[in-house]
Amino acid sequence: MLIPERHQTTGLKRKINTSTSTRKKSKVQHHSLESLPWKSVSRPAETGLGGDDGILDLEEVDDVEVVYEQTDAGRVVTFNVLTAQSQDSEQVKGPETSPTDVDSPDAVAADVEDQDTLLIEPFDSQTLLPDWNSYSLHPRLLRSLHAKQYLSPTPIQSKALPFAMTNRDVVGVAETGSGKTLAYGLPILHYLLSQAQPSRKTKRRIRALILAPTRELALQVSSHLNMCLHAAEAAVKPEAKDTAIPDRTKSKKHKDKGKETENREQAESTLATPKRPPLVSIAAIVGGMSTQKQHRILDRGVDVLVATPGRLWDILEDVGVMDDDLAKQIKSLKFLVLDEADRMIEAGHFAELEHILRLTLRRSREDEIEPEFNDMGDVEEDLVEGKDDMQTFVFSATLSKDLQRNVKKRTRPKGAWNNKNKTSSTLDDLLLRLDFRDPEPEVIDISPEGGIVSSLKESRIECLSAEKDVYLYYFLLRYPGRSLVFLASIDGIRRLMPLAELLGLKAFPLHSQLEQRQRLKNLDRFKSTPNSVLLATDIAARGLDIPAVDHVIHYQIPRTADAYVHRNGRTARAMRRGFSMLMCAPDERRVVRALLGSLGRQDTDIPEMSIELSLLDKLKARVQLARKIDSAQHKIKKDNHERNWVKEAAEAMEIELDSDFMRPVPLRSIAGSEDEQDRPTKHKAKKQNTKTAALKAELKQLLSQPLIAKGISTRYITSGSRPIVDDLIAGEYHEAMLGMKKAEAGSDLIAHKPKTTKIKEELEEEEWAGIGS
Ligand SMILES: Nc1ncnc2c1ncn2[C@@H]1O[C@H](COP(=O)(O)OP(=O)(O)OP(=O)(O)O)[C@@H](O)[C@H]1O
Repeated sequence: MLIPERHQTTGLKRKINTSTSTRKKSKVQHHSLESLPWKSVSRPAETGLGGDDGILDLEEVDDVEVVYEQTDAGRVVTFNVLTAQSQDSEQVKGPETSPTDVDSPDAVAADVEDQDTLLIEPFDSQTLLPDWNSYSLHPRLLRSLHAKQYLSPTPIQSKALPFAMTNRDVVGVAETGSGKTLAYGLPILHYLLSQAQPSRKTKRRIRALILAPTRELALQVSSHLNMCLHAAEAAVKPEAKDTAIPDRTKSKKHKDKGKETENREQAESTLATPKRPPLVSIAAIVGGMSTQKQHRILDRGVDVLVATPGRLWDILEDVGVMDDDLAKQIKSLKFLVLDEADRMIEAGHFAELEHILRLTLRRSREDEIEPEFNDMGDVEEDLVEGKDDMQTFVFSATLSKDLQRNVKKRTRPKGAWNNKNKTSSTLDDLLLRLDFRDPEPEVIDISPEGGIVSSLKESRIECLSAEKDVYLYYFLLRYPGRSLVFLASIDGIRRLMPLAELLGLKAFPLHSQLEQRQRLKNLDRFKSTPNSVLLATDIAARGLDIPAVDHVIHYQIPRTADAYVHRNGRTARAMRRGFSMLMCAPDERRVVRALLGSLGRQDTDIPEMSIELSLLDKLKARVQLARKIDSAQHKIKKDNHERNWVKEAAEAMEIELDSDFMRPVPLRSIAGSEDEQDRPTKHKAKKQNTKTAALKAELKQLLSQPLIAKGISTRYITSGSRPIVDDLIAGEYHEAMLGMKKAEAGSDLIAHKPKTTKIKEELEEEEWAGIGS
């Protein structure tokens, strides 16, 4: 029997599988749902729970007996967790005993049993992965790398691993999408796997803390590291899986009943084999997650915690009281990682980050701090001081050269923590406050000149701000693919979304005012929809590893040179090709120049895109119509909202509204004899609706018309100034734009021609006009 339950606050869905098995079981009574051994459920697409259900996570618990008791205090419900008696008694005692659950949405446990299988299966890493051989990685990791076909380390991985694997601190700077996560992740997992205690009896302590600036990045990092533990199992055990979960459709066809029973018994015994705690558990704690869930993660114990500084600090200092146990765990870390460190300062996490980092200081450094500044709340006197062997990894695609030099030279001012400006505001300050244990942290900078990845093609379009919608629409139609469009504000996204919808584009928004699960859902939809558009603010600029983003479009220019580099980094990842387009209005040109200047480049280094102007005009008509519809719809919504508000307010105050307010439309008003202004609201609304419907029909008609470039004859395909017959035969014709060849965005660029002085002067004037306007 299944008892489904929905946790509204968390977007978490759970089901309790009550036991029907006749095996001899022992019972452990639980009084709260929270203490049950929940485990995350994978949601394959075929179950219909593939993520489009708006649920952040799905959890289930097996073998639970739900008992209702009538007591003096009323009806009480308790839960008996049934456990096979043969099972290791450790399994039912506490947090560690829960089967394979690491309580992360994507957490997949690497249990001891799998570990055994993995080690028994022959795997010749010398032959299969010669390029990874010199790092002596744990066999489980090697298998995963092979399963993922990561046949050789990326440059940042091959440079960082020798240091990171030998207790050194590493500051790594490498281009976007170059595999930095595994550059620090592999050494951590290697260490933890090598130290793993299969029959541990105590709660695990956090040994690696990875801080990331955004929720999405934190979840992605935890998922990426979990993949590293899990990929090997998937590759090694397909037959084992077949046995464990018998395919009922296949067994129906099975003629030999005896054989089927044997198979099933074998499978059941495999299923009944007790699952043991994971060797290494990785979990993420981010904003938007329910407090119960994050407490459960921490109560159970986790080896690798990936967190956003804001949320971690919230938990550490819940209602002003320090969580001593968690603080102690952070004080005894073996690994501290700052991923996208520079972004963490931009994201306004500086204070929280600073507080967390302070916990990782060694006593010798702590003593340098003024007593009042050292007051971290109710921290016990006997706190474990920051461990001497902690390794620190700082990774980003953009870290200033000055900063790298400072870290290398250790020119940290003595008593940096005692700075009277207690909250410093730059990354330099932050890094100088890190207590690297390594006297000389290894700084590896292999970022490309100007921050631009070699497999990326850049371009720009110069147009007026008001024309950006049309140019964007042109681009999206002309170059189908997955396009990530960056805007400077949430309002901009809210304005573009309905336009995109009306024009038939598959667009999804991503910004900080969306609920967490909505953000993840939109990301998932973008990932799984070919030819889709993600309209995003800069929360999507850093670290997100969305596979196959074909184009990055800077609809509004980035605020900083780093933002330009990181936004571009969402495409052209892992040596794939990518394309970026900067839309630059006259009043933005100056900023763009300065921005590129700080990367040692000129705006003229970026070629312009060629545009088929005859098509652009046709698209203009569509966009204008869509805007009209949008503003009409907006007006209807606004009127309805106001009417409802007045109605609700009147009801609340028990006032009767004037009957005209909701009066049915009188005939004479329909006939048009009444003054427009005096007509009842309902009639106005009806009129607006009709107008909008007419506009929509007009747009529908426009959208259905083929877009034909100038000089194309559709009647005589061999004639016209641009005969299209050859393209049609070769199958190279553009499906949405007749007369255009199918092409990649990067193939339509115009090489820069130096401008004559006269044109230059005109442009300068236009710029100033732009600023004025
Ligand atoms: N050795 C490898 N071989 C092939 N692909 C790899 C390897 N290591 C990582 N990858 C893949 O490269 C992609 C980018 O990795 P990752 O997200 O770690 O990049 P990053 O450098 O952190 O990027 P960003 O700076 O944008 O955060 C991922 O999809 C990852 O799976």
